[in-house]
Amino acid sequence: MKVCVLPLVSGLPLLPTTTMDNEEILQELDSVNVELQLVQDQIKQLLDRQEKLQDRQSELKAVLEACEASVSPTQCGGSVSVEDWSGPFEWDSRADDVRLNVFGISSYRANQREIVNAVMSGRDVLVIMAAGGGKSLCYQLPAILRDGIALVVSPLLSLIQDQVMCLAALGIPAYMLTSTTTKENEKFIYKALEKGEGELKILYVTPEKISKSKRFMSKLEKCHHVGRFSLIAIDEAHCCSQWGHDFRPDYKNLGILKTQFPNVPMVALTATATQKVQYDLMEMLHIPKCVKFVSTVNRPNLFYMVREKSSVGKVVIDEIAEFIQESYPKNESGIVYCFSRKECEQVAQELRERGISADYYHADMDVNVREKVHMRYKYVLN
Ligand SMILES: Nc1ncnc2c1ncn2[C@@H]1O[C@H](COP(=O)(O)OP(=O)(O)OP(=O)(O)O)[C@@H](O)[C@H]1O
Repeated sequence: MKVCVLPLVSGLPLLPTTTMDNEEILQELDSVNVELQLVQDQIKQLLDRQEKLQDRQSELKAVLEACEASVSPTQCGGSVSVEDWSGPFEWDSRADDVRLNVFGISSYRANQREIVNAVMSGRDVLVIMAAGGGKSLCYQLPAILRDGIALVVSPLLSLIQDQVMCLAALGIPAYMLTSTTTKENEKFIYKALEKGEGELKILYVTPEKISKSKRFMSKLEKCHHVGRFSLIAIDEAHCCSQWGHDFRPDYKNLGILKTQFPNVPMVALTATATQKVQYDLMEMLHIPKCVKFVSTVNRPNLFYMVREKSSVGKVVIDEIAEFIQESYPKNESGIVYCFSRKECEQVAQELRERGISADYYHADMDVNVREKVHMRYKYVLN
């Protein structure tokens, strides 16, 4: 015989409803509703906690496995790759030359060399590295070293513009094919893809281009056919997963790239992927045998401070201005995030009135004006 023991819902006496008058029924209904809500909240909290603990458990197990299997003690710092990708490889000296003389970077950070080597060896790679950790170099360097054109999928126009601007400043032929691309550039890009003519090394697109433009996919096909499709990079790869915090439906279709171009190495990069999200995105991108590199997500240079906010708008702006001027007296640049587009415009205006060189940036702006603000922020501090 099976016995199911359930906790008593509360100390409420469960009276037979036939003996209750209307008022008693209403009273009890109220208490039941309140208690039910409490129970539901607790269940939700427990389920959230359970999910976090399961993610953490898988993460710890994976790192432990890697440490136990690792041949090199340095890999216990976080890399889940158990193969030795540190070299030597035939491209070492060319890679060092481009890193130093094109990117101006004197030495690799943790895992960068290994990731570059894995991509150069033609493997699919998953990179988990903190924001600002140096993920871009991991695909931009192989993109330059390998023959042909590298395709980079990135979710946001602003991120793409930023990357293309930085690469152009380094003299690297990088372009983007988005809604803001001029007809002339579009023609140049399509020709470069199709015929291998023209200088194009790195091409940035949004995921919609892959899922919605048959024309683009057919040009990629041609590029591949003439042996000039060098690698695929999927930036912010956690957007593939519905379990991630930033799911983008068009990222779900990126698996088509691996199906159509199975021998082109794919590198998926993200700063935030729980174990569940990692499995999910490996499945969606069709890279089950990828080499995985996990670097620490600890950022010792970042800290949070919570300050009490005045209820008077003018005082809040005064305090923000004072904070900026006192903390960053040498004209350093920074970002103030606001709740709405309108608030962005207001805050920028009011900071300018207080002598701070500020402008606003949001999705509802003319594309050219927005790009100018971006340029000024990036290259001209005043
Ligand atoms: N090995 C290195 N040594 C010094 N600086 C580096 C190195 N690798 C990258 N950087 C610099 O670190 C900065 C951040 O790099 P990058 O933009 O690639 O980070 P990211 O990991 O892509 O960040 P995000 O997740 O925010 O996109 C850049 O200015 C880059 O030039």
